[in-house]
Amino acid sequence: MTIGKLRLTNFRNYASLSVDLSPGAVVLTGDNGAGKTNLLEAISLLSPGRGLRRAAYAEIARDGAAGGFVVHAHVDGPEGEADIGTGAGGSDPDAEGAVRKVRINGAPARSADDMLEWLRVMWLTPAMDGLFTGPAADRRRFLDRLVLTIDPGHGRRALDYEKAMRGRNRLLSEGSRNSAWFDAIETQMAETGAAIAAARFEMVRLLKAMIERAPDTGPFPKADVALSGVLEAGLASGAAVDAEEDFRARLAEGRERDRAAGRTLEGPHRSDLLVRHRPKDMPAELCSTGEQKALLVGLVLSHARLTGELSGMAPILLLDEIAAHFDHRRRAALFGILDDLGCQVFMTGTERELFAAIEGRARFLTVSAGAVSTG
Ligand SMILES: Nc1ncnc2c1ncn2[C@@H]1O[C@H](COP(=O)(O)OP(=O)(O)OP(=O)(O)O)[C@@H](O)[C@H]1O
Repeated sequence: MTIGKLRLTNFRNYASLSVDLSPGAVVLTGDNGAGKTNLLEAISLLSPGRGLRRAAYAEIARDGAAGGFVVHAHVDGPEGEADIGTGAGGSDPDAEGAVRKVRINGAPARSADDMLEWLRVMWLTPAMDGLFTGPAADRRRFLDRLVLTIDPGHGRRALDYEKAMRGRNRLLSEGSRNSAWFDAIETQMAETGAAIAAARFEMVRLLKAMIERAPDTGPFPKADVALSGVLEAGLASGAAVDAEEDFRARLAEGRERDRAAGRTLEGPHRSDLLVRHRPKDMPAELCSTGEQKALLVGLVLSHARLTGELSGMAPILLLDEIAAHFDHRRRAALFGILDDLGCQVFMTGTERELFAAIEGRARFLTVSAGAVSTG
């Protein structure tokens, strides 16, 4: 799948932009603050969620533009061509909320998930550099994004679980002992929670298998991936447990403990993605900064291969300031793997020389103060 044309209106430092794109590598170069990451952020909003910065929509609208922002793309997907438009912010009452309007071929989409029929977008940004050492919530979000690009129903499950858990947490913090309410909410949490754990478990299983049979990944070390969490442990044990029923029982048993804490202490909202550097047999968080970056890039590349195989759609990759992290040898390896994957990949950097190895086979765009020119 490919974005052929991108149009932005009042998107951060872009008042109005219309740019023709091409399959394969697209390189965006320009000074600091020119608008390179903003452009990647716009593309990231062509998938469900809040995009690669997780910004409030009102913050994205250019200088607080009253009409909000619009991102519009003409895409070429497995089902043919489509026009996808999305926007929010400004004076829109939903500006601060999670609601974003999406139109596909001019018709309002049922939900942002509908964009996944056309595009699967995955990204790596400098903000993810501390993924292995930072909070588990960031790794869960990363993992859920990996799942979502392969299993479009995952976003809905996560929202339903969050909603039910907020309800249970409210009861807990109020000190409620209304068993009927707890029973009803815990049934919903068990259903959605077990489905979330199963989807994550399946993702990790597929990713492990892909890493296992991947060709030599050059300077990007192979990773061992696993999950921690009460539900995941049951799935990993291989025992024939009914994860939903097991989780429902755990929630009911944990009411006193959770009431004391004022919140739900067990469930997929506490799980973690565990990553190890396989050649060194070392937890990722103990590896050097460069090794962590190489591991993360390797994971995303394996996942891109997996997405392509399973969905029939090579995903779109957004690699923000990745090239600058690597030496000449690693950059050449990265470009080679990206070529093999056949993804449309957007890469940013302040210096064009970083991409010298792909001069002639990438589209180069120069970004300057919210404008984009070719060459
Ligand atoms: N809502 C907004 N309205 C107008 N300008 C904005 C808005 N949000 C951000 N900006 C501007 O966008 C610019 C940042 O662009 P961006 O982060 O894309 O830069 P970049 O080219 O990736 O730079 P770097 O190389 O430093 O990462 C800043 O000048 C910032 O002031």
